[in-house]
Amino acid sequence: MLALVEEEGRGGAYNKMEKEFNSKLRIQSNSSSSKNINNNDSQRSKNFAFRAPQENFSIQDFELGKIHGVGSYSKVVRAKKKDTGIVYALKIMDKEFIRKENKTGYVKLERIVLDQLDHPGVVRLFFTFQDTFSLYMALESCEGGELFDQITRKGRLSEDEARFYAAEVVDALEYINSMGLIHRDIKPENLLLTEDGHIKIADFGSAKPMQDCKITVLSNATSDSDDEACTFVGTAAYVPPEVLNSSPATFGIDLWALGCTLYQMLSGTSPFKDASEWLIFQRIIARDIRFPNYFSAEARDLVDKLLDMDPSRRPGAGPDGYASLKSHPFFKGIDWTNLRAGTPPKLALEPGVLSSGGKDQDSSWNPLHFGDGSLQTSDGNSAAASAFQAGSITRLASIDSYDSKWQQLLEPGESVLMISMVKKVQKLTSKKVQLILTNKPKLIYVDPAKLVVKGNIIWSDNPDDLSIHVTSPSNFKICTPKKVMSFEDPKQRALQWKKAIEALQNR
Ligand SMILES: Nc1ncnc2c1ncn2[C@@H]1O[C@H](COP(=O)(O)OP(=O)(O)OP(=O)(O)O)[C@@H](O)[C@H]1O
Repeated sequence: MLALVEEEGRGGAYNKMEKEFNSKLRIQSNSSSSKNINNNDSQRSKNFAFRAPQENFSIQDFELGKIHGVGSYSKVVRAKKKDTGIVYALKIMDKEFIRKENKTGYVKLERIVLDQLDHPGVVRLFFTFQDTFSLYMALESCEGGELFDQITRKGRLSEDEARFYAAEVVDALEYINSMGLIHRDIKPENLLLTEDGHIKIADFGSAKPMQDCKITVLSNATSDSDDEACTFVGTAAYVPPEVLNSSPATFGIDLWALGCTLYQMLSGTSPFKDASEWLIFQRIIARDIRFPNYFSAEARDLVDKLLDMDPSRRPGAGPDGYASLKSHPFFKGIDWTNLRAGTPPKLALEPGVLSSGGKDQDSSWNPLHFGDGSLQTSDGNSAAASAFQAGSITRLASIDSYDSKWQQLLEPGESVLMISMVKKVQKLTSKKVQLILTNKPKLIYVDPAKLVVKGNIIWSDNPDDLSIHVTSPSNFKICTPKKVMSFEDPKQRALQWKKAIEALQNR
């Protein structure tokens, strides 16, 4: 597969994927009521067969807004279609990066799975398009952000709040599992919130179709290459013991992750938190859980049962399906038939933001555009443009420059290449700072509340004078001859930081 992708070069893999989709869908349309669809009219058959069609749009058709989030192989940006005014969350993936990181199967899988899922608790895919460098998925925009941020901003959630979110996750998971799919990456970062605060499950790149799967999945659309390579799929802190023991995957994987997520909502941290992945795994295998004494008996019992070492004993995994989970005393009072009509918990807003969503930021949307190499800025900003050409990592990271709030800290013509809210860890304390890498190049950390630069790390292209050492998915050290600074990125982008800085040193 990889050899084939290499031969085809940039964009070839995705074009091939679309061809495969088409041929598969032609088979479907021949055997269904679509006889009047001309097989030669590929665009029409595409549009007919996919619920979310592949369109011929370009990035210039959208006004880009704030960055919703950054994943391991994508950036998700708020984007308003200029002609319709409809706002989407545009998931942007760099083709070269996906090919190099061998993530083609994930992208195919997510595209085809999201196309076929239809549930109010699952993020909706509306259409896709592509250009020379990037693939784009136009998703329903979840303006309330991640559940992860709600937990962080509130410290921890009340039992009523946690019950509301957990019930909506259970309802969506019941649907996903009933379609014969295991999500495999349930965690607060992948549980998004609508503007009014309802849950939408996102990120289906790690999903696993089971034997009786009701979703049409192409054989090479899979996240299983990591299974074969003996690396686990998912996120360390939410992985169940059976995955670490290489036992066959079951729906119990999602139930364990639900247990971890409920614990995190109620306590503020995941149950198996530790300094490294290895230590986390030791805790999981030893089932080393400590319950805070403020958990109610019902909450404690439900988490305890979901975190059963035997996946078949977790509530929801038995012969009566999700009925035993939904009838657990923790969910007493939940109206499962009218769930989405319930009033969601009040959203805690980002510090410094006066109202929710990205609407207020529309007027300050950065006019920088990208796609197809025809990068333009309204002011002919060539510095930003050259940053895009400095390699795929840098180009991917460059999308962060859309958050205009940070521009006031930069010089004219300077643009942000990568940015994260991280913890600057010192011996006894740790402080939240915004770490920013610019195209100057410049590496600074900023007090996010006061918008004041707290440190400027002296840049050097020479790795002897500036180097990044990754110690875990979240932790990295920035080393200069005079200082070693330790950072923790809660979104586990330590390696991305290293790659972005090194890409710039080697530009
Ligand atoms: N539809 C959406 N609306 C709003 N924000 C979104 C949406 N989809 C994704 N995001 C944000 O973007 C982030 C990255 O998206 P996603 O998890 O799909 O990317 P990924 O590259 O698949 O990431 P991962 O590293 O988790 O596999 C999410 O954690 C979330 O903050």
